[in-house]
Amino acid sequence: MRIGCPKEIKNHEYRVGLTPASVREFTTRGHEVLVQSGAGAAIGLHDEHYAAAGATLVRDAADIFARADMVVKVKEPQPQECAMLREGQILYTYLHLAPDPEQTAALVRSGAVCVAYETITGPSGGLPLLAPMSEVAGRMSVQAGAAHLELSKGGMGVLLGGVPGVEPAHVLIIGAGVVGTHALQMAIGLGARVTVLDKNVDRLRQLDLVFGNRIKTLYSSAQALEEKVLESDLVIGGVLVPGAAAPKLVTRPMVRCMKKGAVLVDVAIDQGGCFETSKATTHAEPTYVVDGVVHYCVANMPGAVARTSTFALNNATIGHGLALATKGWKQAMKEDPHLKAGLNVAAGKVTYQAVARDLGYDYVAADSLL
Ligand SMILES: NC(=O)C1=CN([C@@H]2O[C@H](COP(=O)(O)OP(=O)(O)OC[C@H]3O[C@@H](n4cnc5c(N)ncnc54)[C@H](O)[C@@H]3O)[C@@H](O)[C@H]2O)C=CC1
Ligand SMILES: CC(=O)C(=O)O
Ligand SMILES: [Mg+2]
Repeated sequence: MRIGCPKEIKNHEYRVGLTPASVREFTTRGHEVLVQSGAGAAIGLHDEHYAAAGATLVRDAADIFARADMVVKVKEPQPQECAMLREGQILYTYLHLAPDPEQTAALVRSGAVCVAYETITGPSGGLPLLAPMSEVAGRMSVQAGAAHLELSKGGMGVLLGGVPGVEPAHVLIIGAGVVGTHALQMAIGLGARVTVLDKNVDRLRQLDLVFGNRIKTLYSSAQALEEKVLESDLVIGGVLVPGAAAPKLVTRPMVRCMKKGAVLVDVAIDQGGCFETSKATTHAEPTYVVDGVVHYCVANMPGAVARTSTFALNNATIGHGLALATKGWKQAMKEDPHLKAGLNVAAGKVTYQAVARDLGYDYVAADSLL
């Protein structure tokens, strides 16, 4: 198969879909790999490294989209990329379709086979191609929150860990999954007082066993949320209903009653966000203020630490990428239900139930296309 890896074009996105090591995995199995010149340059992955791994360097993204049987990316295709997709071509990347009707319509129109990293499941549960980026974003959420609590960034001027004789900040983490767990590790490491909320009491039990009384865990009822949001200095949103638009758990009236200069970090923004007042921002302009509360809603947080993120992502994506290239998408998905769970759009149909429901498409089961 001919695999193509274009340079990412989203704002301040320096990750790359394939590392030279991943290219080598494809080329040693007889596949051809096209990489856009300069795709990894910002993170020290240079054209000569790709050439040494057996890739052909190509100047324009348009050439890659025109020639590749499978396009491997990081972020959801931007409008000019959607326009270059064609019928039957495999797109293997993050998609986050539920909050993005324009992208979904473009992918449906394209007739391409669109496999979303974030809905591929794992044999022991979870979402193994989302997990590494959630680890990165969870850890970053505390760094971003701590920085924006500084007065010069619009925050209330509070140090997360306090100092001897002055109490530490209150951090509330909504969602005790991968983002939540990595956020809480950083927050307790910095000495903050941390409360974690989830609907899944088993997750809270597991965290309690590991972290004991260094954290408080709470069942995520509307009442608990409201009480905790009001006393918090930093609130981190890391909830997920796989593939679906995020539930709006923190309402505008709650935000209005929060402390002035408090900070919200909505990591779940790529699925539409879990604060009613959230709208996606970019690394160039990461925050805005509503009712005196700083909102950080960057939809590609791991792009800021693109070198770490690219290696972590490739570790998780290479296995299924090789299966798609070697077996073709239909056979690979017939053999592996976890990979099949990644199929969101194919042949002009929406094949992921939560996306079809949230955006009003007829749902067509992936099985009927294999
Ligand atoms: N902004 C960015 O750059 C990035 C965003 N993300 C996003 O972060 C979000 C979280 O991802 P993960 O931690 O990997 O998911 P996860 O599936 O590991 O954890 C999500 C948690 O949310 C909980 N949850 C669901 N509904 C809830 C509710 N009503 N109240 C409280 N908890 C609830 C679930 O029980 C689960 O424990 C996803 O939307 C993901 O796409 C991930 C990486 C980067
Ligand atoms: C998961 C995601 O949206 C990201 O890594 O950018
Ligand atoms: Mg999007």
